[in-house]
Amino acid sequence: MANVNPDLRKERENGTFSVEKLTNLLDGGKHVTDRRRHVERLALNEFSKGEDYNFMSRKERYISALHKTERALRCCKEYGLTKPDEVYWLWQLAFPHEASPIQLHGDMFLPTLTRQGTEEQVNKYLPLAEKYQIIGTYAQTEMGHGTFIRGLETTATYDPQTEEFILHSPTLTSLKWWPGGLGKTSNYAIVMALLYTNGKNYGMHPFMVQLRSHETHEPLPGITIGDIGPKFGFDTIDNGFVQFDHFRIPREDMLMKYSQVLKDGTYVKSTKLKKSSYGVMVLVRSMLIYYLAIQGLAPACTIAIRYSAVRRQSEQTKSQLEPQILDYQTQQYKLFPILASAYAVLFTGVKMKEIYYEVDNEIQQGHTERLPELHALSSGLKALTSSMASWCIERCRLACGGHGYSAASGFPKIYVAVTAACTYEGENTVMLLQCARYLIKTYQGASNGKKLSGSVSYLSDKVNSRSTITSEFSLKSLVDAFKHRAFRFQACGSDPEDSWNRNSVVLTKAAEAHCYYYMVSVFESVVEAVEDDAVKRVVGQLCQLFALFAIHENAGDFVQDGFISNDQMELVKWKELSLLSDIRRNAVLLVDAFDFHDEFIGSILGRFDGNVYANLFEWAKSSPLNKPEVQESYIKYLQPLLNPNKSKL
Ligand SMILES: CCCCCCCCCCC/C=C/C(=O)SCCNC(=O)CCNC(=O)[C@H](O)C(C)(C)COP(=O)(O)OP(=O)(O)OC[C@H]1O[C@@H](n2cnc3c(N)ncnc32)[C@H](O)[C@@H]1OP(=O)(O)O
Ligand SMILES: Cc1cc2nc3c(=O)[nH]c(=O)nc-3n(C[C@H](O)[C@H](O)[C@H](O)COP(=O)(O)OP(=O)(O)OC[C@H]3O[C@@H](n4cnc5c(N)ncnc54)[C@H](O)[C@@H]3O)c2cc1C
Repeated sequence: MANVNPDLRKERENGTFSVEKLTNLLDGGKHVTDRRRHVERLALNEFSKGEDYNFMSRKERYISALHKTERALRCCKEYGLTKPDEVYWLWQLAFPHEASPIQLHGDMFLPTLTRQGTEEQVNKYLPLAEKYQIIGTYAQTEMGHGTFIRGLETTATYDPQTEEFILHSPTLTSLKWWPGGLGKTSNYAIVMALLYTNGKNYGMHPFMVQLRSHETHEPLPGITIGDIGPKFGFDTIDNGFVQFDHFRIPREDMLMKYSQVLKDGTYVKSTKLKKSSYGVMVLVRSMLIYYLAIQGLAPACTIAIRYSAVRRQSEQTKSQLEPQILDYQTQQYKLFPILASAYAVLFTGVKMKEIYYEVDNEIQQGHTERLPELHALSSGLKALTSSMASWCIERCRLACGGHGYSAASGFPKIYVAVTAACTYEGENTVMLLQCARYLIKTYQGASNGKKLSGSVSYLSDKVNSRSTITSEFSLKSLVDAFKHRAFRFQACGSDPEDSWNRNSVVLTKAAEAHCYYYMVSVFESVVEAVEDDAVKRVVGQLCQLFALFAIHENAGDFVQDGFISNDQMELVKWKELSLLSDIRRNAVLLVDAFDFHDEFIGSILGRFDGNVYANLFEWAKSSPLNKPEVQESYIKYLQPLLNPNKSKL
């Protein structure tokens, strides 16, 4: 590539492995890389030019996103992009770290319709939704309740006289509040409401509800609807509210795959699927982990590591050139464990998607045995990886000094998009407690001799009482360390029924320990399967660093029962630091392997060519605040103070 910053060029000439081979590994094969690049070229043709997001108002961002939505849908149709991955690749360049106003249509509305609707209901609504004559959202959270689903207040009361459900918001706190696209965009919603029939409350059920007129897009009578206002981020999507005033819908619009209300109002439950109406949340949590890697951790460390290779600052040796800040051990200690985490979360996300589709398939065949484990694992991993991603993006920003605080860095947009995942789809604390609840119950089963399988099989294994860690730091010995820690936490957990709250801090840590063990295990199995020796070696170093950093950060968990001795812990700290210098040589190539376009990363600090300063200056000069040279507001407000004799313009 012409005029690449010389420091970056040197980094790329000095690597020890094939970046292309690692990109293929991350994509899942060369054929996937080729296809992804083809789709991305199509997307760049359509979306690479446009107004700078940073200089837009919230309303402009929403309008621009609506326009891009129409263009993206047209592109997908024109180019015949129908596979979810292909649509995703185009969508990510159309909406870099942005949510489209119709995000919930694809992510939750359609999956709920197809998984909770009867064949007739799917046949009626899916064709309209696929042609975007219906644009839907998923309306569950209310102003007063988000976590505690059984506390939701919106009611759907069956009227056998008219064979209708009457949707109503009985209190202010029952207003649906937060659903994405609800404010101005969606004309339908799947509304989660308490089903009442024959005077009895049957709990939360899904209802297909038309919100706005097909002709005018005006809200229908009995519906008050709007945008909830500016948020921490998510500027491009109109998270909204809706209030129902005895709003009637036909009986046929309760999604009735798993339970029905007959014409006379009789309630029929036709499934043994536990919490069947909670299903779509498991889907999104399972999919989120991969996206947290490629939308959060990976772009953030790409920005910070590339910038650290071109930023020279301070003096290490008298009268020498200022060093690249990437050569400071403290900078490596900040960034390389994050780089390792990006790989760890990406590999875990790929595995989680596989497991989700396996279990979802089984459920469609009527086998629901693995659902509790899927719910627990997806809840715990969603919580751990979204917290990890938030923490890591902020640490990357801090590693980039003043320019890291500029919108030109790309960090603000990435951070506010990713950190929302700590809250939506289940607030992280509550998700960890859900995972812990399952672990305690399975551990009790194992203690009574039950043979466990899957991600909890270790609870019925024999665990080593002493670590096998040596100066070789075999990946197996590291996996074993996390297995031991997770086992120990479960063994000292509490009964889900009594003293739950008094143990809940420990229980969240038990869930995190379980998820960390799972992530290190997945990472180790990926490394073992790599065929190319050079790639295997460098990815193996990242796996070691991911594990050793977590052991060092949580040393107490590992030394408390003597599992890791003091001497072994000294070895851990030594190896962790020596890995930093091993990884230093390949750091830029390891982020290049994510194969991000500059347009996706959206960062002047993280440009592939490393030409930061010239582009930063051009970007600043383009700021609207710099035109005209003297702002009218100055003349109006300041000049009278500074030059009282000067007449106003
Ligand atoms: C697809 C691409 C994704 C990438 C991009 C995504 C961008 C998305 C944009 C943002 C969209 C955001 C949308 C939302 O936020 S939608 C709203 C999400 N809300 C929640 O997640 C609410 C969280 N709360 C809950 O889930 C429940 O309240 C909770 C589970 C915490 C408790 O429920 P409940 O009180 O009913 O349950 P109990 O405690 O009485 O019993 C628990 C038992 O139930 C089992 N259980 C719980 N949940 C599930 C489930 N989902 N599936 C299966 N089983 C479940 C649990 O295991 C317990 O079983 P046991 O009794 O056997 O222990
Ligand atoms: C960007 C964004 C997009 C969203 N999109 C949607 C959407 O499209 N559709 C939708 O329906 N919802 C959506 N939501 C809402 C989201 O699902 C809820 O905000 C989330 O479920 C948390 O619930 P809450 O807001 O009631 O928080 P709360 O549950 O009130 O949490 C507040 C605090 O209380 C703590 N807490 C609560 N319960 C417990 C407990 N049992 N034990 C210990 N601590 C507890 C929590 O840990 C947290 O610290 C969105 C939210 C955001 C931020």
